[in-house]
Amino acid sequence: MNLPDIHTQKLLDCLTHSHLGFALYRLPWTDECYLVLQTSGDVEQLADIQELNEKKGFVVAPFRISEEHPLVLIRPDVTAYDWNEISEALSSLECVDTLLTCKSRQNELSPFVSEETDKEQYTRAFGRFITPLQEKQFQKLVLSRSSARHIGDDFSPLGAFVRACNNYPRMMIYLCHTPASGTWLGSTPEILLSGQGKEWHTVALAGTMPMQDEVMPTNWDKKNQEEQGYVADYIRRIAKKFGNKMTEKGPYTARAGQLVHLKTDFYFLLKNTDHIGDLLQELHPTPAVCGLPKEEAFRFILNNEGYDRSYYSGFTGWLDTEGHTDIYVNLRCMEIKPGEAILYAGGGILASSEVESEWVETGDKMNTMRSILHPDFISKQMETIKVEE
Ligand SMILES: C=C(O[C@@H]1C=C(C(=O)O)C=C[C@H]1O)C(=O)O
Repeated sequence: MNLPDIHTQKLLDCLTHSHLGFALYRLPWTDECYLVLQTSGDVEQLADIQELNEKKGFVVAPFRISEEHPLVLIRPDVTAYDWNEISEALSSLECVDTLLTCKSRQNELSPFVSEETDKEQYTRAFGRFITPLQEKQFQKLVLSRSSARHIGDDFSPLGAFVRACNNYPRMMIYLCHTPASGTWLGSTPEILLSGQGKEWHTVALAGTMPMQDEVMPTNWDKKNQEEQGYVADYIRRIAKKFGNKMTEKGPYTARAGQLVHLKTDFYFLLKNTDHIGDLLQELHPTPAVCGLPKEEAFRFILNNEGYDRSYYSGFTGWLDTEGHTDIYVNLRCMEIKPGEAILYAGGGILASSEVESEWVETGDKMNTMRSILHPDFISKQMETIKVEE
């Protein structure tokens, strides 16, 4: 994907610190992106996921809905597809001149935390997670962490979005901003729910290994297979509850940037598209980002993980049950703030997990965003990390 003309680049970057809500997203294996923009009023904030029934717009849902992190819906006052349409749509906005003068607000940077301290904190949290797993209170728990990175004043979110599109053709890439949720950018491999009419699709994605010099490893150990099996059992049950004629493909190895995962696809005929919010409510958070049993694991994570997941491991994407819906789990993502980006990643823990390999896995996952943070990385990355295709 090329960058749009310089004026459009500037407008899109300005939108990330404006009072408007917008999302730019690109679906896997496509080379053009969509723009969804709400041109007036505050974005809608919903009290719970079920309120998404019969709604249309771009959804940004946190891991847990709170006053600080509301579930937001961007009303599609403007939608456009490809840079030409997007440029035209933006240029004809009434507020275009005001937009160009929008300055980003100053932000107090997160205190510097060394890699060592990060790892110590993670290790302590791992200790809190592993005990109840060994005592069989949980079958699986997902432990995650965040890490702040400095970004220069000249950092362009749009530039990073385009780099992500070019580096990760298999992923859903999005850049999204609302005053209520902040600015987020992600490159996610995990469909939560997509479909149109009666035909719908979801996946069970879990288990992680690094790519081996552009070769996909397929030697999945018992821990990874078991972990993915839990997710698949859960998704299968929900898909059967809301759908008919379910078919299943997998598990198979699927690539995500410089990682591979185990994946099962579930295709089904949705019984009632008016109840999409109910279905999302039951799916989220899946055991790929939370744990089992679900409610207990959700509470355990909130009380023991030791930090705020915010919108990481929530879900995001386009919702329109009369057209097409493409909603993804918000993974391999970062929040962009003035001067810094907060990166997030986690991984499934079972009673048999080991802290060192889990720590490394979260770092590998964070590399998905780290590698698109700096413009000069693009050439370095081409040399050291081959682009996916
Ligand atoms: C939790 C994340 O990823 C999820 C967890 C995985 C795992 O535990 O192996 C694999 C894919 C995702 O479902 C993340 O990227 O932060």
